[in-house]
Amino acid sequence: AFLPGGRAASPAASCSSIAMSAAPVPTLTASAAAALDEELMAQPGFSLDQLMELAGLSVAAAIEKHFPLETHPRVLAVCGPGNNGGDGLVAARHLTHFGRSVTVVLPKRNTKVPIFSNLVVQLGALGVPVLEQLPEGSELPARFDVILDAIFGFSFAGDARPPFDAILAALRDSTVPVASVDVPSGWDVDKGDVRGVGVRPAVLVSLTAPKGCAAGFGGAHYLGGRFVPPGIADKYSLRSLPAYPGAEQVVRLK
Ligand SMILES: NC(=O)C1=CN([C@@H]2O[C@H](COP(=O)(O)OP(=O)(O)OC[C@H]3O[C@@H](n4cnc5c(N)ncnc54)[C@H](OP(=O)(O)O)[C@@H]3O)[C@@H](O)[C@H]2O)[C@H](O)CC1
Ligand SMILES: [K+]
Repeated sequence: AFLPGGRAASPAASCSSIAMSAAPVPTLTASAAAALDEELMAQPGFSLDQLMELAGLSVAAAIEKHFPLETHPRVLAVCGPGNNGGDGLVAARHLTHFGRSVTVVLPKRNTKVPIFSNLVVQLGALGVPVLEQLPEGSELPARFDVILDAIFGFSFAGDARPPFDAILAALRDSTVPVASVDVPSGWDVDKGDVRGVGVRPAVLVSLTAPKGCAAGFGGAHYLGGRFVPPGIADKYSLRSLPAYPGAEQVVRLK
């Protein structure tokens, strides 16, 4: 059972950070995910910075669990213009502190919200390169061991516009394993990769709760974003999500 206080629901869940649940997991539609997000900020009074920091930390924790530092030291974090991209910038900072060599691609800077420029300054202070363009697709396998897809999350709709259309195509064709934040970029949030143009991640880190598109995802699936209070979990029927063991920021779903 979902226990926001952090206690594990069963001995099986408490003994391992990669405990997996056999029960079907509840999902959120794109509109419910956006409403829940608003509600977290309105009622419990979370700031966007708080949620993004915890979301990005979860993503970094999942990468840390799934891709050993020894074999996957070089991370390319591709970040979009919205909050999914912000999660990617936060994850890039944590991964750098975890000892990875991180490069960020940020094609479209969000100048409307100060959080984003602060995150870029923080990355600069750590010596993380922030590029405007994706390196040539053919260069990716020689330069990077894992790609973090933080391009689009639950507010993506329609066909990807330039320059993101070409970036999605390059990541889709790449042999470098991709880890997607919340939603595999280019996928319909509720229906999945119905257009056949999205990234093909090896790992998905769902935040708060999986979105509908996760039903068609066959790779390693983690849940992060450990900030949902019980009232909101009840309202969105999320109580049956598995518990986070101990102090873990992620729990593996599949
Ligand atoms: N509670 C939580 O789980 C939290 C999740 N977080 C993360 O936030 C994202 C959702 O963030 P949001 O800013 O609402 O949206 P996105 O990042 O998905 O995308 C918005 C930007 O994408 C552009 N966009 C949309 N569609 C297209 C398209 N077809 N082509 C190009 N660009 C597109 C959009 O541009 P507009 O011009 O349309 O405005 C936006 O710039 C969620 O998934 C989580 O990752 C939070 O970090 C905290 C809490
Ligand atoms: K994404």
